[in-house]
Amino acid sequence: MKQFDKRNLTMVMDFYELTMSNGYFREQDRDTRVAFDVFYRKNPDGGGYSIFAGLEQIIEYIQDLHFDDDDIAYLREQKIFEEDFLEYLRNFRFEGDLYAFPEGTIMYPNEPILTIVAPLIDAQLVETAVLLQVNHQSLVATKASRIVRAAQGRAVSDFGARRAHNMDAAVYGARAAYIGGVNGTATVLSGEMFGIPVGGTMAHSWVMYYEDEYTAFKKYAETYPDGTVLLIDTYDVLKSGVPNAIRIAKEVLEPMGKRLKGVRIDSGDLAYLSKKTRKMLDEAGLTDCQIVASNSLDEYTISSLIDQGGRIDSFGVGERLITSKSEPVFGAVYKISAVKRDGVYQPRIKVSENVEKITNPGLKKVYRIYDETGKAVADLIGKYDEEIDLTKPFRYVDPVAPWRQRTFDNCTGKELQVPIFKDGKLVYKQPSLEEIRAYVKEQMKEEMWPEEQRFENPHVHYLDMTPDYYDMKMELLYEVQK
Ligand SMILES: Nc1ncnc2c1ncn2[C@@H]1O[C@H](COP(=O)(O)OP(=O)(O)OP(=O)(O)O)[C@@H](O)[C@H]1O
Ligand SMILES: O=P(O)(O)OC[C@H]1O[C@H](OP(=O)(O)OP(=O)(O)O)[C@H](O)[C@@H]1O
Ligand SMILES: O=C(O)c1cccnc1
Repeated sequence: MKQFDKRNLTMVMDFYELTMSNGYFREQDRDTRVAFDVFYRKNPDGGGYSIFAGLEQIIEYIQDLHFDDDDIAYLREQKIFEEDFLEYLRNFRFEGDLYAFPEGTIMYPNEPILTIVAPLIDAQLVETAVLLQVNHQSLVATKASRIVRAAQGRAVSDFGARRAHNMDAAVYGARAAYIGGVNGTATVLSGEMFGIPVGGTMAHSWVMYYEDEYTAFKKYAETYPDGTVLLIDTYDVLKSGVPNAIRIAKEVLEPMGKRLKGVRIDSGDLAYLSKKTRKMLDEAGLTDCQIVASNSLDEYTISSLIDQGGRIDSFGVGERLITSKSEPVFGAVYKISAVKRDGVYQPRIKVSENVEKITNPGLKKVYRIYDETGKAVADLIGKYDEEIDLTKPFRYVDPVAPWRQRTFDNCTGKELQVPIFKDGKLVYKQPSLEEIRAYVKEQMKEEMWPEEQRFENPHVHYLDMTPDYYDMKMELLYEVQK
């Protein structure tokens, strides 16, 4: 196995997870069971949905969670933890339950996408790592999905590693981008680790190393006659790059019985240059030669290039994908929702002036509700032990307009969270990356309304509540205010 994913990442946690855990340990509260929910409040870029990603790395983190001798020694040096707590950490293993949406599930704001029901310290210690995985990979997967949609069926490759916020962001960002729908990556380790198709073209350095563009193209074509993609913008796309590419196709590749696969344009007006390039290639009989475009692209520039009639067959997308530049923070949070006292989970709520920020209390289940055609019409939160019978009209509460009498008629429902860990044991069979990616595609095609996929003012997916759950939340809010 690669050293890269064999690091002990246990200590990737905020210090307060440890100070609180020590406090709970001292209070003899460590065996109290609690529930925490992960949810987020807003889709990036004003979008109508997000894609849940990062679960596999959360599973790996939790399975490997252990403090080694160096970690314990370092914590001892902080001089605030006593030996009995350090000894407890020395033997610590995660013993809780974890439920989550399967990776690749389309998700919406304010619903619990991942829930931990565990002894207090177990639930607290994993907060940082759980959030950072969800926040990073969901962000990039969601951005990738937007970029892929903008490309309207044209291929998109991840070119982002060099602009990523360090190694993990490059390697796991490529994984997330693949989940979101890109066709491949230039990041070799991501190909090796996850089986993502790797590929690429050439850098300007290749063209600049040789004394002239023609020689550079010729050397490349002779080495890779089956997959030559020439970078044509080093000197002048239309006066030099395209004419040299055509000469290579005729003088070098054709005698070998090969065709020129493509050209890449990486600067200038990509719409204008691609149209001119297409015309010149077609006139030379190279109608099958593809045009690749790159240079600070994202869903907005790609949409614009297509609107302008740009003749581009595929896009290489780097910095704005791997950093999700236009909206670089996903903002998922980890909030306590219940504490078990005398055998019963008591709901906990966080009140806020801002209605959106009031948390959803208690142990709960979340369902996706489908109409007769299989389209997802809403998500529904109910109490965890509630029977949801959709065989007859089912009354639900829209928390935005609770006075309205609404029912789901002729609908079916699917529980969204599945068990991942039970008492610290992995009980989930993890899908392959290809399966996760296919699941995203299928939901977008079959289940999600096109209206939710609009870039501007997308339809807001409903998050409804069962009447019992809504009443419980309202009562709790009322009690807390008293
Ligand atoms: N026709 C077009 N419509 C909209 N945006 C475009 C068009 N052509 C290129 N762009 C975008 O405009 C930006 C141009 O950026 P920039 O000025 O850095 O590129 P450049 O002029 O090619 O210079 P460089 O060689 O330094 O990359 C890029 O984000 C590119 O994707
Ligand atoms: O613009 P992005 O979306 O981030 O795509 C990746 C960029 O990385 C490369 O440029 P760079 O100047 O680093 O190297 P080069 O000499 O190969 O062009 C490539 O040519 C793209 O422009
Ligand atoms: O293969 C390419 O063309 C490539 C890869 C990474 C970054 N820029 C370009």
